[in-house]
Amino acid sequence: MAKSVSYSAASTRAGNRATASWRDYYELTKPNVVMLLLLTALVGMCLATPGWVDWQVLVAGLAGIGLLSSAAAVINHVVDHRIDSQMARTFNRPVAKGKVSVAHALLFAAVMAVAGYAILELAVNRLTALLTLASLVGYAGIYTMFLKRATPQNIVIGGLAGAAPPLLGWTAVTGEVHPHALLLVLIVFTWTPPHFWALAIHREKDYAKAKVPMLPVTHGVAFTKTSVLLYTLLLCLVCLLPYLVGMSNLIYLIGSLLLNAGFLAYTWKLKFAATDKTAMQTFKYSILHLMILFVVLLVDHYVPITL
Ligand code: HEM
Ligand SMILES: CC(C)=CCC/C(C)=C/CC/C(C)=C/COP(=O)(O)OP(=O)(O)O
Repeated sequence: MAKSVSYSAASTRAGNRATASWRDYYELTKPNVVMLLLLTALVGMCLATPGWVDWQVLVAGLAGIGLLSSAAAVINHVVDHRIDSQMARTFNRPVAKGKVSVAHALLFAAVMAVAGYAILELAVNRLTALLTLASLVGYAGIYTMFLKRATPQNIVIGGLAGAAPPLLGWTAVTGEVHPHALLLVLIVFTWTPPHFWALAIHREKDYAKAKVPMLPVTHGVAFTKTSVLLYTLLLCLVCLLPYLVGMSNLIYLIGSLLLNAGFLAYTWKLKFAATDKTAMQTFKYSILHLMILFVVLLVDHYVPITL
């Protein structure tokens, strides 16, 4: 009951403006998402070289990629504040609620974007700076402004921006695009649909209410569950590639097989034996899955056990 009142952004915007704190600005950056993006970037850096990554490249690369990703997240909050104010999951966000004004949020994003680009351009290399900027445009511009409102394939296409960080980490170290880096991108790209659609199934009514054409809204929950299962099967195959091309070794093979078996079990249950909780459990597992998968890639790189 209280929530439906709070969804009215107009009634709260003016009243709450004075209460903005550093926590609101921190929340705007989607810190947990950016942390995981940075983990994938770090692994891209480490896998790019057999030795240790130069610490200056590591620090500057992660700072630049982190700042541009955070800026993209803030722009997403600004562009989406009307949609966000209509959904139970997001109505309390700082811009949707009016705690941070659009102008202040945009200034915050601009400062981070300029700082992030400058760090990458001056302390890393131009290729990484341009690719990271392209990812920001891909997520904040193409996905958020257009695709999200236009097609249920929004997150499949838009997922490319979120999948870029391993490549960004790799180019930060070598200055070149390498097929192995593209394999890491492919893993995150294939992981994104089951990650997001599991949540979208749980939040289907929210998206329908806000008129966002997410797959469960346009094609129904049953079709989305099938898509989640099929993308997870595809992910299982894609995850074999680093081993098959000789990029990774036994620790990775065993680790990824176990993690993917868990993901398949969740998505199978989601399709054929779901309870009210299964979609959210699958979503939460997806985050753990990607995090551990990239840690396993890292361990495997420094402890290369072969048959
Ligand atoms: C187009 C691609 C993606 C879409 C549409 C998407 C969508 C979402 C949504 C809607 C949430 C819930 C956010 C919330 O309630 O605060 C979420 C959470 C999350 N996503 Fe994604 N995601 C995408 C890609 C990624 C990528 C590439 C990563 C990391 C590599 C990632 C990591 C996370 C994490 C860590 C959370 C949990 C955030 C928290 O608990 O605060 N996502 N995602
Ligand atoms: C520079 C670079 C690497 C940019 C990538 C930036 C980035 C933050 C990618 C993560 C993707 C993500 C959280 C999508 C959710 O958006 P949504 O609008 O569908 O979800 P929401 O409703 O929770 O806001």
